[in-house]
Amino acid sequence: MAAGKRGGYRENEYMGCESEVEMLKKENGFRRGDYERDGNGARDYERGHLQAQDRASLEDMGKLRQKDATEMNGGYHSISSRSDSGSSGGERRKCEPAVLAVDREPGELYSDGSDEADDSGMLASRETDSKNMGTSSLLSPQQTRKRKFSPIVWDRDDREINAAIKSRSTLDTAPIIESPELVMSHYQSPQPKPSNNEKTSAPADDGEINDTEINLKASLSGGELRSATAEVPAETYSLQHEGDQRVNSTEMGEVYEDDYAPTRTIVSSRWASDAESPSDEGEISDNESMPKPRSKSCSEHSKSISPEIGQARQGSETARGRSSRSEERVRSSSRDSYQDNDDNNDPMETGDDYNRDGSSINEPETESESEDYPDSPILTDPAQPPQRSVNMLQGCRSVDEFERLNKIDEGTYGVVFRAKDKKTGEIVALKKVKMEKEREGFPLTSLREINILLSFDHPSIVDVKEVVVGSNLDSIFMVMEYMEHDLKALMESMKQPFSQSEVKCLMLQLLEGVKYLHDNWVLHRDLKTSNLLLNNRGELKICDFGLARQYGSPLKPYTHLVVTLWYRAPELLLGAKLYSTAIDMWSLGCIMAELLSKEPLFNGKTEVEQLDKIFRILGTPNETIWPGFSELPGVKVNFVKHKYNQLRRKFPATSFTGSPVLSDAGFDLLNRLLTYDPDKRITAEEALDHEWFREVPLPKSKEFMPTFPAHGAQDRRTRRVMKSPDPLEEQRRKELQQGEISNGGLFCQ
Ligand SMILES: Nc1ncnc2c1ncn2[C@@H]1O[C@H](COP(=O)(O)OP(=O)(O)OP(=O)(O)O)[C@@H](O)[C@H]1O
Repeated sequence: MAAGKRGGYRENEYMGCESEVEMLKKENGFRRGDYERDGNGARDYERGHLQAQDRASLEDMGKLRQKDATEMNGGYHSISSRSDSGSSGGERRKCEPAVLAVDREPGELYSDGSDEADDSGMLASRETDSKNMGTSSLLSPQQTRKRKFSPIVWDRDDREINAAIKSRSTLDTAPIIESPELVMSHYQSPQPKPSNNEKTSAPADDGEINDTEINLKASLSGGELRSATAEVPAETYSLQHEGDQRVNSTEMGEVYEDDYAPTRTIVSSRWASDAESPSDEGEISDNESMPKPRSKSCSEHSKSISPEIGQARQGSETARGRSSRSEERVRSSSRDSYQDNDDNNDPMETGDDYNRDGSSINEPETESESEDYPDSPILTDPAQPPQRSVNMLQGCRSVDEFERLNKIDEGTYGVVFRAKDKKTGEIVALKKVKMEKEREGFPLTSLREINILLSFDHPSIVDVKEVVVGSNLDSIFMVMEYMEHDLKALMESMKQPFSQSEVKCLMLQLLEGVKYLHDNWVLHRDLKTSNLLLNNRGELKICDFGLARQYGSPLKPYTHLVVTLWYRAPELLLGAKLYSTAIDMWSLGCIMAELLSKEPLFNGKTEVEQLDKIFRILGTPNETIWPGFSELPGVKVNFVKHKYNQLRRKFPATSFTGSPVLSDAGFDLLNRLLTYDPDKRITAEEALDHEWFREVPLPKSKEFMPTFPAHGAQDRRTRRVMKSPDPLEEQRRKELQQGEISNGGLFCQ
């Protein structure tokens, strides 16, 4: 599964000396069609695809489709976390006895693993035979963390949509169903995990979908979802795709999974509003199924979900064994604090009591919004409350049960608050899903994020405890563990960059989290320092899964407009649609460099400038060092040929000028992460086993990581001096870029 690690930097160092490559391509610039199709940016672009799913989901009275995390995610083994650490030290990786204790920085691991390293969990305490063991077979079943359960409804087939539409008027006025039936469908077929080297062509253009559909039915009765097992033949489900037009063929004959366009008419949601959204109305991406998330009740009762279900499986092979289909009835409870629809006293919504900073945090979402869709053939009385969401969310607690303390940050698709659980006093982070831009329903990005985060359970991935709803039941909050910092804001407040041993500690945790994602067939697609949270226990956690998505084998084309510009891999910048885990690894290279230097490595303002900055530092790639480079859609101009890799100058082995020092091993890892050819780029698993983590200075133990004052009451974003461009912001420059590229732009000699 892993990409070959043939190394990249040596090639990079001497790149450009080899053969001249024909750079002028058949295509003219980044194809206009691509940008137009991408509309308002990756998130908006992707969001549209799920809106229909969401509509379908929300409209489905009492039917929740759920996915089986066992099938989708099963088999992951994390390196023992802090909570796991007491179980079996022998199963943790231990350091090789390579250094004297005297060489340690405070908090570093002893090479014999005799001190805090034992409890460091994610740190690079490795057994000498860890290479043989790999990184994913270290936990006993008892140590393996349980998966969580997602309440989110993902996909539905036409018939169910139509049925829901037909019965809509009845359903809208129907009482809340006491025993909803959970139905899950549209799973991807079990697939072997592709390696980075496995570049498969796009699916055949016959519209064949690799998904199977699995209906999991669990009857909710007496407040419990009882599980059972049922094998469901894949053929059954593939039949249900008949009639689905789920892919669009482009003029190039390519098929993009992200572009599925439904033929069906989709009911508008009550949030349907403006005409700003791209014309993706009715789009349904049946492939938007997440990698086997299990359901998790969104209520606090979800925490009482039977622990015997949702166990992560052992061994990578098992992890990939996604073919098992089971029907599970999970324990749940009906919501006992259900909020009446007429309630309009949500302090999070109004901000009356909570907007201590005086900021307006919400735009009221009124019932009259649905009046914006007088032509909707489906909408019923616009004054009707969002009954469908009521049904989906009826198990959720109300956000009223939290006291808002302050706004932490406001991102593109969510506002994050620090809040306190009134019952327990626990400080949490509440991410409110922004709805105001949605005209078709619940945002795709948010559904994906909720689904992934509820189904994943890993010490390096931010924990979403539950989902709560606003009093109007049309706003949703993710309740997350509160993390004092994000690395972006933190570094901006630091006078000195992290030390090497601290960077190692952070990178190990980051790599573990990314390995977990990739092992579970998920690409994050927006790894950057502001999406890496750090608490004052030295724990790093990945957040913001709004752009994350499942991938599979064979690879399918997705939009290349993902990943914040500074962290975006060259293949994406050059328009590649078939991409895989390597894009996340490139981001990790950028992050590693930023952690070492406290400055972003490539801080371009446009895609063209971004490429230029990369080429200036790493050398201009060519067909020799990156086979297939010349065929990429964006490679159509004569790039300025920078012959040498200058990265070492930025990170010398020794420095008297204040440049961040990096050992040869560290430089090797950085180069492997920043290798041009995605097939040669190092994988998370390989990186975890890199020599850099075993040499002095050893990774600092989490317990000895420096602590920083938590600016809990401050909005992090306003404190940020520099902010990397968001993919959305790039859209505004698209037209200019088009002209730049077609004219040769910065790359013309
Ligand atoms: N669990 C958490 N604890 C503390 N702070 C958090 C938490 N989750 C997110 N944040 C803060 O909120 C910021 C925005 O969160 P997030 O990235 O999830 O939202 P977003 O709307 O997707 O943002 P963006 O537009 O940057 O992608 C983060 O950079 C971080 O500073």
